[in-house]
Amino acid sequence: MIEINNLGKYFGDHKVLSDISLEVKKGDVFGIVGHSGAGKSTLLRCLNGLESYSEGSVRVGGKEVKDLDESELKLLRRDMGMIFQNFNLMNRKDVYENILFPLKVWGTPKNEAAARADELLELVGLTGKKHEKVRNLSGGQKQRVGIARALALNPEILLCDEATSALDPKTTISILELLMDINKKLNVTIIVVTHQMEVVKMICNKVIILDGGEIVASGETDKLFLAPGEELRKLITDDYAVIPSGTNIRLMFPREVANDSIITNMARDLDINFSIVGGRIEKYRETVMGFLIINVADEDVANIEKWLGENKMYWEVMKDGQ
Ligand SMILES: Nc1ncnc2c1ncn2[C@@H]1O[C@H](COP(=O)(O)OP(=O)(O)OP(=O)(O)O)[C@@H](O)[C@H]1O
Repeated sequence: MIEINNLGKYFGDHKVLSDISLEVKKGDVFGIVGHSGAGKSTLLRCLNGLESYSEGSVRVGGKEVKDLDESELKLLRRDMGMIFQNFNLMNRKDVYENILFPLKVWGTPKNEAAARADELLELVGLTGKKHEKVRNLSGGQKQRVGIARALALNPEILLCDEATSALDPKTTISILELLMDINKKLNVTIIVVTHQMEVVKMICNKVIILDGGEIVASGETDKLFLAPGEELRKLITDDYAVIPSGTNIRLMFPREVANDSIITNMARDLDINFSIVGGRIEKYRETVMGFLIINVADEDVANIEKWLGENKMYWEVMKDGQ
């Protein structure tokens, strides 16, 4: 659906994207994460032809984006809805008019457009707000209007540029649930640009991490978090905090065992004592993953590692608090 190979992009002499290669398949929720200035928005804009590029290839639906003429670009953008951090809505118009706007631009017959707008209002849960002015809505409601408008022309792809960054945590979750719902019900492929790791964990099945315009990590989200490399660790702040004396082992539970009482089994099988010094359960889309830091006696470490290996666990022995 989207194939990028060795993409390079300059602003003047400044190379802002370097050797980017990735593939997004139909139905993916694909995350692009990284710190400010990493090149996330520029990459997104290369996808819909808002930015040119001088190296490599960006193919969407089999077509090279830089080779498209104006009318082909219009069609490409019709097929890619987009939502933004600051919503980009017409604040003095009502919800209905905002959703109708793209349908009008594309000359959709009036009855058809009205029916489509009603359908979208229902999808995003705003039927009761149809004639409310956008300026009177909450941030979450505004983003729902943004999503409805972005979906008006039945796009195959939805681009989300920091779509939840301006929202509080509870509203963020409700918007992410809506995006998941849309992904599942309508099979819309979603590309999510964000600096919020929680967003990636909750909805993305695949992710790339950008740093200085380069991909420094990529893969399936749960696998990447299960054994985070150095680059991902820099973006995760709180997993490695609790370290008393003794040997600490950080356990990562893969999906097959996350719901089992693995720790109780280990204690029973090995007849050892240990203390749990940190951990939590996290949900990645439908997958539940567990992280646990246990503190063990030095002489038990070898046995524990052997047992963990036999039981298909992922773990690392933490040294000097890291
Ligand atoms: N139009 C432009 N002209 C010149 N430089 C630009 C332009 N747009 C972006 N840049 C530069 O390109 C680099 C990548 O910017 P980009 O906005 O893609 O990063 P980002 O990861 O999306 O950051 P943020 O999260 O802050 O939006 C930055 O160094 C930025 O200053």
